Order: sequence, then structure tokens, then C-alpha cells
Amino acid sequence: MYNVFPLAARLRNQSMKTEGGSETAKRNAGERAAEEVTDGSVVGLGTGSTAAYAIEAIGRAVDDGLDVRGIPTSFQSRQLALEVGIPLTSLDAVDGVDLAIDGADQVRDDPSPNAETDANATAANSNGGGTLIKGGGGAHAREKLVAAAADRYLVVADPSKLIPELDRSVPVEILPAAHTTVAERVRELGGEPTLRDAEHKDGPVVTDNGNLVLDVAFGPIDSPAELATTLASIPGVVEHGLFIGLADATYVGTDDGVEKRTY
Ligand SMILES: O=C(CO)[C@H](O)[C@H](O)COP(=O)(O)O
Repeated sequence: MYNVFPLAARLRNQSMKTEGGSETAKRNAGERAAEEVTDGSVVGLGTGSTAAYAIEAIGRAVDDGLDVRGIPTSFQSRQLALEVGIPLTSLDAVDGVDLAIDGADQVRDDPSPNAETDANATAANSNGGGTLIKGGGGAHAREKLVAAAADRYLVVADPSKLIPELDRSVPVEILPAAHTTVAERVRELGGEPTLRDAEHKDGPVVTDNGNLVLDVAFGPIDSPAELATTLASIPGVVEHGLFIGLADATYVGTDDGVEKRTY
């Protein structure tokens, strides 16, 4: 097979990505999370440069005899998994997903990572399970499917992703026929939509599912759970990049190690 994503080239499609994380920090996070993969398990394989370090580490473990089956969340993660030798399966061919590992574009830096013990947590802003924005790589629809199916969902990030209040544009995957109607609806909600453009093609990004992506700037998002519900209810929206309450832990890599936050 030809080399679609040579590992050395390191997944450079960063145009919608947060700048700033060091490769060492990403590697530490990804490799630490990959240590959670156990023999005989089905593993969701996330998308992006941080998740790629986990995929590579799982590939090395497979070389050493680990028995796993991976479920990729994108064309990119599928190609990388094939390249590093992880046997693949699909969501509809398994009884369940034991563990999924994925990156994020922003992770709300909640003061208390455990909502159950945080008396101040409100229903709308509960930090149980984490509050994330994903979809910088346009893969959030499958990423959310796999995350929701997983018994354990681990987020891998470098410190540049941590933020007190989510404020970056929310990626919204939409049916192509709905780009004007969804844009109008999100403007009514106070958002400013931009149809994501492809870097190496004239025209918009087309997702792995054949859809388009609107990046919607809302400014600081004070009620992410409420916004998530509202966005999901708009006809023509396939999936949005707000991930609320899905995560079991976030592994924040630094140049020196990893901080594990559980929810
Ligand atoms: O959600 C994603 C793709 O849709 C990625 O996980 C997210 O963009 C983070 O990527 P990276 O680790 O390269 O910063």
C-alpha cells in the first residue's frame, strides 16, 4: 500500500487547530493513555496529532504481542492504524468498545474535576465527564459515535488545550443541502458561521461522511451543555463538536510527564 500519511510527516493539517502544544507533551499524553489498553480489548482510535501518538504506541504494543482490535474514527486514523499494524474492526461488528482514546481542541479547565463532589456544579455546566470542543480535523461525528459507545473514554491533550471557558469556534458537520438554513439558525443563536474551506482544493472541506463543516464562533460559551442540545436539534446538523460528559479522564501531557484528571 502506498504511504498515505508517512509517520515522519506527522499529520500536518493543523489549520483549524490550537497552536502551541509541544510534540513532547502530546507524545507523553498519547503514550500514557495507550498504556491503558489491555489484552483482548476493542479500542476506539481518535483523530489528530495527539491521538496519533497513542495509535503509534498501540501499534508497537501489537508488535510485542498485544491482542487488540481498533475502530478508527477517520480516514486519517484508519491509515495510521494500518501503517502501524493494528488489526481493525468497525462499530457494527463488535459487541462494545472497551476504551477510546482521542484528542481535543479545547478542554474546559474545571477547578474540580469531579462533579459528583462539587456542590457548585450546575446541571448545565456540570464538569462530570468533561467539557470539550472537538472537530478541528472535521472528524467529530465519528469521534462522538465511538466515544459514546466506549466503556472508557480517555482524552489526550497538551496544556495549550486547557482553558477556563470554551471560546473557540464550534465545528458543526452539516448536510450539504442545509448549509444556508443551518447558518441562518446559528446566527439567530448569536453565532457567526464560516463554511470551512479546504486548503488544497477550491471549495469547502468535505468530511469523511460526505458532509460540510460550519465553524461557528459564539465567543465565550457559558452554557456548553445547553448550546450542545440546541445545536443538535437543528435540522441538517449531523453532529457538532461539543463533547459534554463523555470523558472518563483527561491525560494532560507536559514536557516532563502527564497529569491525569479523572471525572
Ligand atoms: O477533534 C479532532 C479531530 O476532529 C482532534 O482530536 C482535535 O482536533 C485535536 O487534534 P490535535 O491533537 O492534532 O491538536
